[in-house]
Amino acid sequence: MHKMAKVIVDVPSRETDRPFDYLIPESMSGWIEVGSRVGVPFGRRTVQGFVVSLHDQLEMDSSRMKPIDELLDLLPPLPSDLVQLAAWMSRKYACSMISALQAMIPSALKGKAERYIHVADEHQREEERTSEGVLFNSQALLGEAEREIVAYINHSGSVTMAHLSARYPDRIEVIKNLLGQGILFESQAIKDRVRKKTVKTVAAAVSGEAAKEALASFGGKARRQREVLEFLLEVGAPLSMKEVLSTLRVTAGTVKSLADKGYATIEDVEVFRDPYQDRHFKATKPLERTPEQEDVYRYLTETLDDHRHGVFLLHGVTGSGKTEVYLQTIERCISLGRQAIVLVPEISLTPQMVERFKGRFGSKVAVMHSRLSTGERYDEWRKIREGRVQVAIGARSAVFAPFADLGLIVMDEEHETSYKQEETPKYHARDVAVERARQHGAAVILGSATPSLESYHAARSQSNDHFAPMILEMNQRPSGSRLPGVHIIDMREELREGNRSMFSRALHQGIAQRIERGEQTVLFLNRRGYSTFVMCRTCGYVAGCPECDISLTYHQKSDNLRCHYCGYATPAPSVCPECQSEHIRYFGTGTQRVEGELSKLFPGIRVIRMDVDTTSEKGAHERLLQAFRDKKGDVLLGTQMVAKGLDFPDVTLVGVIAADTALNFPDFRSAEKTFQLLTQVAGRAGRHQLPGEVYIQTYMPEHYSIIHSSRHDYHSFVREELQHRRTLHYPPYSRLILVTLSHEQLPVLLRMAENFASELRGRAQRLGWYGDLDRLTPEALDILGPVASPLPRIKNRYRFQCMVKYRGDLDAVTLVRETSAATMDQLRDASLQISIDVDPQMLM
Ligand SMILES: Nc1ncnc2c1ncn2[C@@H]1O[C@H](COP(=O)(O)OP(=O)(O)OP(=O)(O)O)[C@@H](O)[C@H]1O
Ligand SMILES: [Zn+2]
Ligand SMILES: [Zn+2]
Repeated sequence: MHKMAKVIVDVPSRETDRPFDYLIPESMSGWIEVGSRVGVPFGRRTVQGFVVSLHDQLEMDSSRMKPIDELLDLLPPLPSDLVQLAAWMSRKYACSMISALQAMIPSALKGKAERYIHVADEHQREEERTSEGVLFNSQALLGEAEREIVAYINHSGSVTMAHLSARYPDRIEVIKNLLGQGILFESQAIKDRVRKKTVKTVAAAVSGEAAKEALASFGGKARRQREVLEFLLEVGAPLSMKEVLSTLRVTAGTVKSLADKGYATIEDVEVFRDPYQDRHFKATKPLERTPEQEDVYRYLTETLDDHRHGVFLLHGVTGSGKTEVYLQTIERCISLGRQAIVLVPEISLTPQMVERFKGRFGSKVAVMHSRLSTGERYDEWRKIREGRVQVAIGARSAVFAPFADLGLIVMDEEHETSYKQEETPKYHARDVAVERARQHGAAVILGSATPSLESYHAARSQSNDHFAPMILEMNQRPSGSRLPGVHIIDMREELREGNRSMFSRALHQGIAQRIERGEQTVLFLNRRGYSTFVMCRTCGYVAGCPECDISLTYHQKSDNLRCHYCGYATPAPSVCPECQSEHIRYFGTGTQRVEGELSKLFPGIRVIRMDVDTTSEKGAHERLLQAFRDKKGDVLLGTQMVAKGLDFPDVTLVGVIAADTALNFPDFRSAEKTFQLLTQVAGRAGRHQLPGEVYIQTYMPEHYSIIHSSRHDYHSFVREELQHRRTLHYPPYSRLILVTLSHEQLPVLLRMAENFASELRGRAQRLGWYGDLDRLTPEALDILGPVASPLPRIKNRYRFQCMVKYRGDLDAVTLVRETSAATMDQLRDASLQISIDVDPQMLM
């Protein structure tokens, strides 16, 4: 018998980031498990928590311990392997246990304490004893208003304070009075944000002889009840109340009378909200594998069949049939009685993608993405937890899908930076996927046409401490179509020849040709570097956020300026606030400018524009793509959104307006990102019968990322890029930890940041770790900074950062975590915040 549980409580602070001990009441002892969600008293509140371990022995005197208040679910929301995974995340990413646990459950289960009102026991008993409408012995002292309230609560069992005050808005004083006298009392309990959805069902409660007797017993007056019973007997299965009422045109009262006589039962049955219930997915069958696919498939299924843990890096050129391999491997996994998770970047979780999985696996698939309502997401999650589906497809957080016997995790486009969560817990879904697969003895497929340097290097050198995948390659397209021809266009040359347009002559001609032939063009604009600020052409004033040191972005739809970091918004000015000049220009979003230019150059051209502005409405993304597929557009123009996963037969031209905008970004990964993006975009052309062409416009035509991507030459790019990384000691030749300190006052922050950095250096020195990465030792650690962050002020808080760069088997995360805790303890400044980002993707 378990007597005590250790519970992680939902109180986000450094001091509470440890398990607390609670007694397990006898009534719960058979039900509580590791991973159970409970309501526990904490200080003077009731808070939600998760059980992380169970114990038969008490560690202290039971009189000093409090019991668990309530058990919130019959089936624990977290299987115990996820609780272990949370502990792993907390160590690896220096995050609190509660933040890791919360990341694993749907937001519907982030319950908050609610105040409930009850009638005190002794007053309830009094009612039972007399049962003549006399409520309790002290009733003589109560007025009618009081009696009514007490009777109401007694009738409902308990009600929330919010409910009560809404029902009796003018009797708050009366309620307070009853509470003061102890006739009513208050308790707290956790209330979920979303309820399970139920429908009322009706079924016959009699059969055989009893049914005949029942039918005979109805006189002429109860003719309707008789009809209902006949109908229920005929169907022989529970029906929804709605259906009974509409088919027989009877009232709910009729059905209820039937139930009151004991001839029928009415029940609330749980149902699942299904976001795809109105959609029909055309069923597909596995395609016959190409020889390349066959090789890959064999490796994968051997691992699956042996129930082994294995990580595979599937490097396949665009259109080489990676998705088909995923589908067939998943099928094998399911046939072995295990489950599979498919991770895709949020941006490519398009209806097309969902269709491919639903088409193959039908109702075995749960889909989890951010455009679902909280209730829908909760229900998709429950299908997974209750074992009703075998496949989960979703963005980053789907890596936590609570399957019992996970056999396979697929991560498509594994190089995508969106797999790293930028908020706490700052985890990378790739590392979490590998760890989960290790727990389950499962296989992992990391798929990409342009694998990240981290994964590729780990596979080649087999030196990564966390994972060392096996590389599987696919270089052919099953359709037999060739990779498109890519032309690099030097925009400096265009300018020299007198072309000031944003379109080169070649791209211009290419678009004209496609319009003529009735083929389609995809135009891609890298949004990074094209942000839309407002500038005064007279004095050079740029509108900036008053709280964050960055320029505001113009939004045409709402005609206002917004800060992308803090949400600050202000109407767009018509005159310059500095010099009163009217020459203040809004540079519309990059895509809007291109659209304008296109219609000037090609009168009558049909442009479908896809960017943040045109896809913010629900379903807009889907509508635009469908319109393009139906050939209602000559050109699909967009940002990152058009780069991924799209497959249109008539697209024969892809144009990249400015390839190098990302190259100027102060980020050591900018060459890698540019290469990946160009390769992805180019992969959209000529995927079917018609051959494709790609034009890449650039001001840096000699840059290696552009040259190699134009030749579809991943390996040469990687070779060159790895050399740079090695020289500068960047990942994968080192690991990084970014520590950001923020505070409202700049001078205070400066002092604290210095303080932190020197404490960190001192500790590293004492461990003998600190030094220069240029020294040829297998282990080394260096600390850069503190310096002002690239975004030096956000939401009125100043920001300074330190970068820890290290290699070898050092536990630098613990070092940073302990130093940060020590600094907080020592400085005791409520305004100071220290955030730790392990393996950062964004260096802002
Ligand atoms: N074995 C096969 N036989 C015939 N056609 C195939 C086969 N495998 C895949 N295809 C087809 O080839 C095309 C590309 O396949 P798929 O989308 O799976 O490639 P991918 O590598 O995932 O592409 P991307 O890199 O663009 O995501 C699709 O139209 C698909 O139906
Ligand atoms: Zn001005
Ligand atoms: Zn701001």
